[in-house]
Amino acid sequence: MSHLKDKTVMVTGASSGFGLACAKAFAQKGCKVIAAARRKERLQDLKEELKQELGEDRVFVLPLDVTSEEQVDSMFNAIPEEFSDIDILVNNAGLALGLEPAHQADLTDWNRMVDTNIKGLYLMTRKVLPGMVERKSGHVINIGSIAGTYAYPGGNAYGATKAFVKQFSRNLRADLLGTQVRVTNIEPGLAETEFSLVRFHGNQEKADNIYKGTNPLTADDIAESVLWAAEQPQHVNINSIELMPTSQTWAALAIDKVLG
Ligand SMILES: NC(=O)C1=CN([C@@H]2O[C@H](COP(=O)(O)OP(=O)(O)OC[C@H]3O[C@@H](n4cnc5c(N)ncnc54)[C@H](OP(=O)(O)O)[C@@H]3O)[C@@H](O)[C@H]2O)C=CC1
Ligand SMILES: O=CCS(=O)(=O)O
Repeated sequence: MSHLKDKTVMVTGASSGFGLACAKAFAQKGCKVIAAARRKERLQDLKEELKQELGEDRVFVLPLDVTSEEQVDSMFNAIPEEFSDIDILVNNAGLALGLEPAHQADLTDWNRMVDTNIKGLYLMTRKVLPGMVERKSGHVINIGSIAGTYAYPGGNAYGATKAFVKQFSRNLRADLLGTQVRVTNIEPGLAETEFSLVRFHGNQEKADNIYKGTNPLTADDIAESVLWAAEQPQHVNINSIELMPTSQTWAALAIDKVLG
């Protein structure tokens, strides 16, 4: 039996993609899951689906906008006591918006990425961490990206937010020395979810084109990595996992040949 049984796991962005797959995977392992996101109806569907599948209700639905300091600050008022000792926090809520070069990018997009991927992630962490430290037990699993390590055209602010996730994860490890609280940064490459639909502001054709013929990663692939990191024995801290589809690799460095 998995040692995850009866652990409480909070997953942000549980209404779609990686977060949805993680919420399902943890519930199937016998965890209690706090499923958080803005789209409450989707979370309610997830709760019902898992109830049917597992024969018991293991999901608490938490409507939450991670960019709202007020909502994050008051979230424990809404969480029932049996879910309040969070053992694992999966900081997954996030998004990319736009793929234009920096000089043409929309500042509103940049602000939203910073608010969600950086501020949302640190607000959640700051809120949940004290309980973990007090209990001398816990695991923060952040969803970073290969975009936080490798530059690509149009990656500008999005990649920079994920570089924050990488370094914040490392610095958390430094701060948490001696507390038994673990930190992992999962860094996926191309994965087919609603990510590109969001990035292209609802343009389905553009989104589909990103994945066409690529055999991309799936949300379940990411959930499996998250679960694997969480299932390691207490003395093992997986610092990071970088994964890409086999069809993706690094581009060559670009050179602009300006001379004759
Ligand atoms: N797909 C990919 O190729 C990759 C994605 N990632 C990262 O993985 C994470 C998940 O993305 P993915 O599953 O692909 O994309 P999806 O668009 O499928 O899912 C994103 C999730 O984030 C939630 N979310 C967005 N903004 C907020 C907010 N303000 N408050 C609460 N929840 C929010 C959405 O829920 P709702 O709208 O209901 O609030 C949704 O559940 C992101 O951090 C993304 O950057 C990393 C590497 C690769
Ligand atoms: O984070 C997502 C992966 S990519 O689209 O930036 O390569």
